[in-house]
This record gives sequence, C-alpha cells and structure tokens, in this order.
Amino acid sequence: MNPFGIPDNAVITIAGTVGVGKSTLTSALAQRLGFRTSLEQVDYNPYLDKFYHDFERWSFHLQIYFLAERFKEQKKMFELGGGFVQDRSIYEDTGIFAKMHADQGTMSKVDYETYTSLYEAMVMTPYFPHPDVLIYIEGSLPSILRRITERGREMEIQTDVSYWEHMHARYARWIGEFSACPVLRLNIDEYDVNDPASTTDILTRVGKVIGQS
Ligand SMILES: Nc1ncnc2c1ncn2[C@@H]1O[C@H](COP(=O)(O)OP(=O)(O)O)[C@@H](O)[C@H]1O
Ligand SMILES: Nc1ncnc2c1ncn2[C@H]1C[C@H](O)[C@@H](COP(=O)(O)O)O1
Repeated sequence: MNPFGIPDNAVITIAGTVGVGKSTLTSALAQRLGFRTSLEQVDYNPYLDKFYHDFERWSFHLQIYFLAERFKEQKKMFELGGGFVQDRSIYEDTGIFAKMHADQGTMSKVDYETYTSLYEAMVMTPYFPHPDVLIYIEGSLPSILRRITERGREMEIQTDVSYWEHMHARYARWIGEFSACPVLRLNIDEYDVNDPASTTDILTRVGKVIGQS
C-alpha cells in the first residue's frame, strides 16, 4: 500500500474527451504510484486516419478494432493482477463514440446493434471487473481545442470543430449518468501535471474515493 491508501492491485481509469490530457495524466500518475500504464496506441491503428476521412465507411471497422484492443488490455490487467493506470475506458467507446456515430447516422442501425451485442457479450465475462475509480478530466471547449491543435495530429486538426463540440456536450451528459464505478472529477484548471504537489493532491483524492467505496 502506498501513502495515498490506493491498493497495489487497483485499476485507475482516466476518461475525458479527445485532447483533454488523459495520456499525460496517465503517465504522470502511473510513475508516481509505480503502476503500469495501459495506453491507447494511436500510431498503429490501421483505421483511425481513414475513419477521420470517411466516418460512414469506417465507423464500424474502427469500433470493432477499439473494442478488441480495449478488451486485450482489460485481459492483460486482469491477468497481471491490477496495479494499472488506464488511458480511456471501454465505457467511452460505447457510451460516447459508437453512440454518437449511430445517432448522427455515420454508423448504420444494424452495425450499431451488432457492435452493441458484441460489447455486451464481452463485458459479461470474468475478465471484466470494473475499475476502482474513474478519473474524469473536464475543461472548457476552447482550452481543449487549443490542446488538440498544439498536439498536432493532422487528422484531428482537419476535422470540423462541430465534431469536437458534439463530443464535448455528449461527455458532459454521459458523466452525469455514469455509475459503473466511483468517479473523481478533475478540472484541467485545477492541476498542474508537472507539479508533484498537484499530483500528490490528485492521488490523495483518488485514495479517499477508493476508501469510501
Ligand atoms: N495539464 C496539462 N497542461 C497543459 N497541457 C497539457 C496538460 N495535459 C496535457 N497537455 C497537452 O495537451 C495535449 C493533449 O494531451 P493528451 O494527454 O495527449 O490528451 P488525451 O490523451 O486526452 O487526448 C498534449 O499536447 C499535451 O502535451
Ligand atoms: N471508440 C472510438 N471511436 C472513434 N474514435 C476513437 C475512439 N476511441 C478513441 N478514438 C480516437 C479519438 C482520437 O483521435 C484518438 C485517440 O484518442 P485520445 O482521446 O487522444 O486518447 O482515437
């Protein structure tokens, strides 16, 4: 056990819209705790770039790909006995991305139903314990758009701002209804990922949330 009261086998998942700072915080917290990271691999994703150029054509392929990747990570965390900080939850794939594309008509009804039934079947397995805590990072849309631009992934920069606006609004609704595990909400203006006192504060809050659950 560490000074924050976070069990060594805990799984901490970090959620939030694209560009909000999940990967950066995942690495910082894992380093402080001596935990492993479970990071999203953007560079080796065979569909992501194509998807941003043609949502309708590639939505289903991409969701299946993410589901498989997320599930493999889930299995790895389970088999290694926890002690992970995870960059993005599987709940966002289904609750934000797949649903958004289905609602906007860029994923067909039948594809969405196939995806959803696969997701439900996969989640109902022993490999699927819920995380001990989900840290939800939030911030204003202009700050997040600035971060997306600064990070410089061409496919994201060329995507219409309305896509990020819809996603931002969807996240705000989604977290209000999320109940699969305890949540710690964190605003980007209230921490500095490079300041050890700030990460100490976050981990203290994580320990409290886990202790109360
Ligand atoms: N706390 C922070 N303060 C300032 N910039 C940040 C912070 N966290 C992340 N960034 C920057 O914002 C961009 C997006 O961060 P990233 O962690 O990749 O987001 P996500 O994983 O949520 O998409 C990167 O350029 C990163 O360096
Ligand atoms: N499930 C998903 N569907 C569509 N796009 C997704 C999904 N999960 C992640 N993405 C995209 C969004 C970003 O362009 C990259 C990486 O996400 P990030 O929030 O920057 O870690 O993948």
